[in-house]
Amino acid sequence: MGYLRIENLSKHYGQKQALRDFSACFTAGIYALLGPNGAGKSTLMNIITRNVCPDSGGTITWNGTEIVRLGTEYLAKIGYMPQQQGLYNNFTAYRFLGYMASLKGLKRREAALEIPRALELVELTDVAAKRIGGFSGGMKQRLLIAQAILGKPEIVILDEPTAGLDPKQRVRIRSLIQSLAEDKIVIVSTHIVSDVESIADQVLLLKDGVLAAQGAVEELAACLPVGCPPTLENIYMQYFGDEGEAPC
Ligand SMILES: Nc1ncnc2c1ncn2[C@@H]1O[C@H](COP(=O)(O)OP(=O)(O)OP(=O)(O)O)[C@@H](O)[C@H]1O
Repeated sequence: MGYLRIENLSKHYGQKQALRDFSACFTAGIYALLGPNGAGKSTLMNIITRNVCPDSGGTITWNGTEIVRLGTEYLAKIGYMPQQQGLYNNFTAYRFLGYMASLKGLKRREAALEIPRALELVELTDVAAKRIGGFSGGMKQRLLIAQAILGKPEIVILDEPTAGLDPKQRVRIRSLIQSLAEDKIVIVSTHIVSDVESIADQVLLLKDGVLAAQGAVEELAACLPVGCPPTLENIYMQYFGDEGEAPC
């Protein structure tokens, strides 16, 4: 299992600085990127997946080699579920995954093994031949996770995988994420604290493009006032609450 190291990464969109001097190192486990709207979560994920170019100066390395030098070898290690996604409503789940597998460059024989494996993992085997247009929001999200894990990527990036889902579906996605992470780096962005509180090995709190804190929930709880319950919600309020909105 490899490691992904990010050092001093920044990103400007015109005058707007979306990410400031971000550094972190990721090994196998679940990393929750937490922060309010506009904190820079998607920007960071888009940079890691090479969909967006960072400002010059920072580096991203995979096992010590700069990812720009690894080229497609690096991209093959990435599974990505973007935040905004169009699904092909007329496609069946199986056909959609077949299409995604071909975009990822999987060989036909490999795809024939990988698609059933991914469908099984996200519990969509029974509806593989059904059109996506008839799927619930939760089923669509699970299908998008399935496409992200085709080809057994070592780094899985999920941008708000529970957006718009009801609590029952959110719990389902949460257990699914947990089952993925045994031998992978899984980076999940969300602003829903309860989605990651019990599953994240590390929480990264992003505020205005700055990594305000990183650690396990228990470690981050050290910042709370004495007597304040050590929950991620309280930690979130401590960092992101408005003035006078102390967590306890
Ligand atoms: N393509 C772009 N052009 C201009 N500004 C952008 C662009 N993408 C992001 N931004 C700005 O950069 C900042 C960070 O945005 P980003 O989407 O990374 O935040 P986020 O934490 O993912 O937010 P959300 O939770 O709403 O998705 C925001 O102020 C956003 O308006």
